[in-house]
Amino acid sequence: MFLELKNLTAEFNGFKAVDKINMVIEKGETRVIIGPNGAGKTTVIDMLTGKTKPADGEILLEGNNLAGKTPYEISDKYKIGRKFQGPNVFDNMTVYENLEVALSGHNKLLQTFFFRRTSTIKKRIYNILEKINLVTQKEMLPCFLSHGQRQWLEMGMILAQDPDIITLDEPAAGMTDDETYKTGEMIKEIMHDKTVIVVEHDMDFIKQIAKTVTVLNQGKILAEGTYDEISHNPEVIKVYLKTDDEGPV
Ligand SMILES: Nc1ncnc2c1ncn2[C@@H]1O[C@H](COP(=O)(O)OP(=O)(O)OP(=O)(O)O)[C@@H](O)[C@H]1O
Repeated sequence: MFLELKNLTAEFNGFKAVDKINMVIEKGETRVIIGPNGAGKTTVIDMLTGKTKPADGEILLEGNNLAGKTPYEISDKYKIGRKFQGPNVFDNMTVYENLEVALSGHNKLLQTFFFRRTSTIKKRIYNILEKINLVTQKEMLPCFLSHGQRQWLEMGMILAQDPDIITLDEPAAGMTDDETYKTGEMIKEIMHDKTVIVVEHDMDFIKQIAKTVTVLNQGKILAEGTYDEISHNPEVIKVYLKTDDEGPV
């Protein structure tokens, strides 16, 4: 078993934001977590990445319990990367330089050669630029990129760190339909050898990328299954999927 959440619980001042959830995620899988506002989705990612200490339960990665470990240890030793909602890029550096920093910061050996810009580093950066569709924008400052392009840059920065597991919190938020579709294709293509855990609301996007969808509601798992199973599940429709034109809340 690759990643297993066992009775995982988060508590804030006695309030159980996540209440004894159990999940198994296979290596290489893209798992989407959905649910109404306040369901506990971000808190699950916070526990997985070390930001929030679980009140109870285990996070087993190939048998190692990560519950309560520091964010640094989780990203550095256990290779779990995180993309937050909204871009976190260096605004005074070009697209290329942002990738360079991401690459050097998480690899001690490369760090030594950072300023030499070895051909290996250059090749790796170009490879990522191609994957995230930003080759022609490589000398631009992030402020001149569209919202979607800035998100892609951040995905590239996470890829540069070469994690085994990538968590993405609402990667399509605020994107145009075209950017959303391209982001879905990007996730499928560039992250096919990664385990990806995505929190998302956009159902078309979820349909595009997900193999299995987990539905959270009030800190508990309401349902789990394929997109088709989930989108036809009466309980899920009742608590999350609206039948009017507005879509999920
Ligand atoms: N640090 C915190 N302190 C107190 N309460 C918190 C904290 N973090 C989250 N909560 C509460 O835990 C519950 C779950 O929050 P969480 O952000 O995980 O939900 P979510 O499903 O990601 O919602 P959204 O879709 O709105 O982002 C909410 O009621 C929230 O107010």
